[in-house]
Amino acid sequence: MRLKELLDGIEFYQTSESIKDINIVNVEMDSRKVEPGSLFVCIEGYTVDGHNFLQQAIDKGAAAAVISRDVNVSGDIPLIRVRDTGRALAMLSAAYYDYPTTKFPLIGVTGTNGKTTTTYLLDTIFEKQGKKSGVIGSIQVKIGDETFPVNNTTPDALELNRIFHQMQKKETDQVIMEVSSHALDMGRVFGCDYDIGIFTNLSQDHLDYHKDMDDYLRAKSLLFAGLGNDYHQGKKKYAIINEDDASSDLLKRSTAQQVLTYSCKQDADIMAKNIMLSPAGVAFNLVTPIGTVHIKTGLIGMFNVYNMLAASGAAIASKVDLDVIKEALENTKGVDGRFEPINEGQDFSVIVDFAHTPDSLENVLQSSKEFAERKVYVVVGCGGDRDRTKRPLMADVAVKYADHALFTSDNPRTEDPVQILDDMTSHLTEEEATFEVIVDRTEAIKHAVKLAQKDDIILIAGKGHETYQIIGKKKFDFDDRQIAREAIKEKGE
Ligand SMILES: CC(=O)N[C@H]1[C@@H](OP(=O)(O)OP(=O)(O)OC[C@H]2O[C@@H](n3ccc(=O)[nH]c3=O)[C@H](O)[C@@H]2O)O[C@H](CO)[C@@H](O)[C@@H]1O[C@H](C)C(=O)N[C@@H](C)C(=O)N[C@H](CCC(=O)O)C(=O)O
Ligand SMILES: Nc1ncnc2c1ncn2[C@@H]1O[C@H](COP(=O)(O)OP(=O)(O)OP(=O)(O)O)[C@@H](O)[C@H]1O
Ligand SMILES: N[C@H](CCC[C@H](N)C(=O)O)C(=O)O
Ligand SMILES: [Mg+2]
Repeated sequence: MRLKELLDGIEFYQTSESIKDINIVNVEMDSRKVEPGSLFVCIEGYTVDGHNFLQQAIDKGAAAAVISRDVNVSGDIPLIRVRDTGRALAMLSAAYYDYPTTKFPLIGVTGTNGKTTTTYLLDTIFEKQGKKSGVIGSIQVKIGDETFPVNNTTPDALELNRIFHQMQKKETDQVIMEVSSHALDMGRVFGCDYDIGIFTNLSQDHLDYHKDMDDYLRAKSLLFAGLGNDYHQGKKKYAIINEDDASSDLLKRSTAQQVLTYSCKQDADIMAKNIMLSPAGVAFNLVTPIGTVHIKTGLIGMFNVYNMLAASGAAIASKVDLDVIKEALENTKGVDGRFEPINEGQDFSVIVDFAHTPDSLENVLQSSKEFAERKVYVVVGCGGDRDRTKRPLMADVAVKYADHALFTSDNPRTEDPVQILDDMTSHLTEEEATFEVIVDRTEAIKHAVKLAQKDDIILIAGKGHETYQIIGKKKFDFDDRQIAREAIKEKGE
C-alpha cells in the first residue's frame, strides 16, 4: 500500500520531510516484528515507550515511522508526527485493512459484568436466524465454528483490524465484540464503525487503571458517544441501555443515536415480566415493541435475565424475529466457565464461575444461596496486578453469603499471593464468619470437595474458562474444572 494513501486515515500530521510515495508492506507497533518496508508506530505503553525502539525498527528496515515526540535516531526515513500515536495506529490499521468495520454490522458490548455472556447469547440468536457471526472477547476469537486464542478481551487496534479483515473475508454477516473500558480509554477501538452499542452494568472493577468510578464510567460512555451518525446513508444506530443501572441516565445522554432501554423493574422498551427463578433455570415474559413471548431457559440467576434482555434488544434492533430470539434463548447451552456445573455423579453440586468482581460474586452467590438445600461453600481469590480495593469487598461478599469461604490464589501475577490474601481478609474476624485461607488453589478446591456433604453447593469463582494460572510473568496449565473433577473422583475412591 502507498504511504500517502495510508496517511489519508489520520489527516493532520507533520512530517520531517515531504512524504515520498513509498510502498508500505505492513503497519507495526512492535519493533521486534518490523520487516523491511514496515510503517512503525511508536506507542507509549505502560511498561515501555515505543519511541525507545525506533532505532531498532529503522535498523530492521522500517520504511517510515509515526511518532508523538522528538526522537534522536539515525537513518533517513520519513517521521510522521501526530498528537496521539494510539489513535493514529487505530486509523492507520483501519486504513491498511480498507476500513473493515464499514463493511458489516458491528455490535459492541460494554459494562463491568455480562459482556462475554451477552455476546454469546447474541451469537446463538443470529445462528438460529441462519447467520454467521464473528465474536471477539475474553474467551477467544470465533469466526463461525473456527476459534482462535486471545491475549486481551479487546485486542489492540492493529490486531483488531486484522481480525475484522479476516472475518470480512470469511463472509461473516455481523461481528459481535466485547469492548473493555481499557480499550475505549486507550483508543484501541478508535475509528470502529459501531452500529449497536450495548451497556450491561457498572460496578467496581479496574480501579488500578481508572482514577475512580466516574473515570471508569466516562471510558464506558465513549462507546455510545462514538456511535457515528450515518442517517444520510439510511443506517440506523442504536444504544441498548440497562435502565435499572444507576449509570443509565448518563449513558443515554452520551449518544446522539436511537436508544432502546431494557429493565426487569420498571417501564422500558424491552422488559422481563413475571420472572420465575429456579435451580433449573429462569422463565419470564419478554415484553418488546414487536410483541411478547414467554421464555423458559436453563440459564440460572437474575443476572442472566439482564443478559438475555440486552441480547434481545440488539437482536430486535437488528430486525431479528421474536420467535427466533425465543427459540435461541430457550436452547442456549450457556457459556464456557460461566455457572458451569461439574458433574461426576457426586451428591453435591460443584459450579465453576468467572465472577471476579464484588458485584458478580454477589450475584452468583445470591443465586446459589437461594437454591441451596444445605451449605454453600465458595472458593475464591483475587488477581494480582489488578484493582486492590476490590479485594476486601470480594471477601466481604464471600463471608456474607457463603456458609464457609475458602480464600485462595487467583492469578497472582507479579504480586505475592500471601499479600493478596491478606488484603482480602485482614479486616475479617473469625466471629463474623467461618473462613480459611489456603494459598494453593488446587489444595483449596480439594479441601472444599472434601468438606462438602449431600446437597451442598461449592462455587469455585474467578477463573471460569481460564486454562492457566499466571504466576510471576509465566502462564502455567491450570483448569478449575479439571481439578474439581479429579477431587470429586478422589473423594469417591
Ligand atoms: C495496561 C494494559 O492494558 N497494557 C496493554 C499494553 O501493554 P503495555 O502498555 O505494557 O505495552 P508496552 O509493553 O509498554 O509496550 C509499548 C509499546 O512498545 C512496543 N515495544 C515494546 C518492546 C520492544 O522491544 N519493542 C517495542 O516496539 C510495544 O509493541 C508497544 O507498542 O498493550 C499491550 C498490547 O496491546 C496489551 O497486551 C497490554 O495488555 C495487558 C496484557 C493487560 O493485562 N491488559 C489488561 C489490563 C486489559 O487491557 N484488560 C482488558 C479487559 C478487562 C476486562 O475484561 O474487564 C482487555 O481488554 O483485555
Ligand atoms: N449481567 C450480569 N450482572 C452481574 N454479574 C454477571 C452478569 N452476567 C454475568 N455475571 C457474572 O459475572 C461473571 C463474568 O461474566 P461475563 O464473562 O459474561 O462478564 P464479562 O463482562 O465478559 O467479564 P470480563 O470483564 O472479565 O470480560 C459470570 O461468571 C457471572 O458470575
Ligand atoms: N479481564 C479481567 C479478567 C480477570 C480474571 C481473574 N481471573 C484475574 O486474573 O484477575 C482482567 O484481566 O482484569
Ligand atoms: Mg468478558
